[in-house]
Amino acid sequence: MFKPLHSYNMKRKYAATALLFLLLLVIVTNIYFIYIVVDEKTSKSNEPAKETTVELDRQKAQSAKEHQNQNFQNKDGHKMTRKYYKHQNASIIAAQQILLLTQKLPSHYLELNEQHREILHRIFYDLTPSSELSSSDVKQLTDQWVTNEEIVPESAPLLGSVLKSICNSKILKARSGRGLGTQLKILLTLEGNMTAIFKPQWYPREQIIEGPVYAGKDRHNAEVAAFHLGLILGFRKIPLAVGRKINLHREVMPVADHELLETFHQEGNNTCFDGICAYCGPHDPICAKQDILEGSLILWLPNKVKLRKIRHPWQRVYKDGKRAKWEADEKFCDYVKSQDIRKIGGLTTLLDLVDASIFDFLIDNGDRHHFEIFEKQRSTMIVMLDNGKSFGNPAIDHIDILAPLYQCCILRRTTYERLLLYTGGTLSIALEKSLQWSHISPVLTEKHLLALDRRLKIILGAISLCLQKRDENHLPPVLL
Ligand SMILES: Nc1ncnc2c1ncn2[C@@H]1O[C@H](COP(=O)(O)OP(=O)(O)OP(=O)(O)O)[C@@H](O)[C@H]1O
Ligand SMILES: [Mn+2]
Repeated sequence: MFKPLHSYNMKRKYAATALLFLLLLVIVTNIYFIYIVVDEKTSKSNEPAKETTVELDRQKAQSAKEHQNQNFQNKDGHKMTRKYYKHQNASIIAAQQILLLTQKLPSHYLELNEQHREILHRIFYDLTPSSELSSSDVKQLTDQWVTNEEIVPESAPLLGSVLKSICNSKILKARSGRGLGTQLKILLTLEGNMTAIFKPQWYPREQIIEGPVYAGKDRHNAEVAAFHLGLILGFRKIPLAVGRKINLHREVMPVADHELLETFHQEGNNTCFDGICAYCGPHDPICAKQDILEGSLILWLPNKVKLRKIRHPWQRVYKDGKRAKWEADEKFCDYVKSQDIRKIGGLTTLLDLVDASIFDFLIDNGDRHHFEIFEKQRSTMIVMLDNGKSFGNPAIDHIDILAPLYQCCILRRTTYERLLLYTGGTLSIALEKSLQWSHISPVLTEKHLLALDRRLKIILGAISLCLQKRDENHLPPVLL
């Protein structure tokens, strides 16, 4: 018996609908996570993102509204509710769009720009030690340098001499950095009434820090590299940082206070100490090679400056499987504009946060949970303090660090122009050269240096995305 023709047609229709449904399901469940693992063999010529493979974290790009509340008590004992979001669709979609545009950058974003030579020449001139300075001169000069707009001026011919002097100055007192952040550090008083933080070396240069962007301990060399990169890019809002090898037995123990000294002990031939901090303890001492411990010295800001700590609007939630609002909501910048930022410096603060996000993306610092500004002064400048969690993994680009840039789509023209000076692979060369003066040179491995050139292209991809979006939607300009 033949079945009637319409019954066949019906079956075909059902089959086609089922197939379509299956196809849709596959597409929806294949939205990719943002970690970009780059082929470690990236060549010196630094081919654009061709070699970039995108590693997927299977997540559905679901509604940004999906969240859960968690109640907690803040430091003052007030009951607070924080919303955690399950998905990070805004970050994922933006990262995909940015990567696409990074592969199609216009030629002036890729070619070498000769104009960088002039600026670098001046910076290298400043970095060259020229005269012997007394410690009190150094203190006076570095205090004078700090204004409401910067920590080191664009022209600082004595910078190299100052850095050298900080490296050589005598340590008069050593205290635990108790109450100063969570990581192990020593607070040093140097001759000339200078104060500096000492962050010790935990890792060899080539060690890759695996895990989330904020994983691991502080990297002492990251502080030094960040300071130098700040000079090159015109972000002169970073406290002076130098590498220094310290003899614990001779230079620290005799001047350490009781509390710090009690945490010192010997492990074989090596002098070790536990320090005093949130994560410090006998389970995790830091050990010198015999008596010599490498670290970075970060010069304390002048006494006239008091810092005010403010929660970063694009702060991470530091909890597995939980996301912040900014990761879920592509319109998060509108929220920031209407809330937090107005109480500080408005647009200036937003532009500072965008600058900081560009800088942090380059150095791979995903741990800027707070930012600090000068209190009781009319300045709203964001001080780029604490760059220790940077340069962890040269093979990964955490594009979501750029969220302030691609969500607000505004950028200082001066920052844009500075970035364009270092296209064509010159950023890595510039930083490598400027770090040659460091006392702990080589400060960064070649892989970390090359990552800068790759990340610069991704920043230009993000800027391209903003320019494109603004054009399409007839919005105000990106560059301010
Ligand atoms: N150069 C400096 N001048 C003035 N204050 C400083 C300086 N460096 C650090 N501080 C103060 O000490 C605090 C802790 O320093 P830092 O952020 O480097 O430590 P941390 O252990 O990494 O902190 P966290 O665990 O919060 O990330 C800063 O928030 C700042 O208030
Ligand atoms: Mn920190």
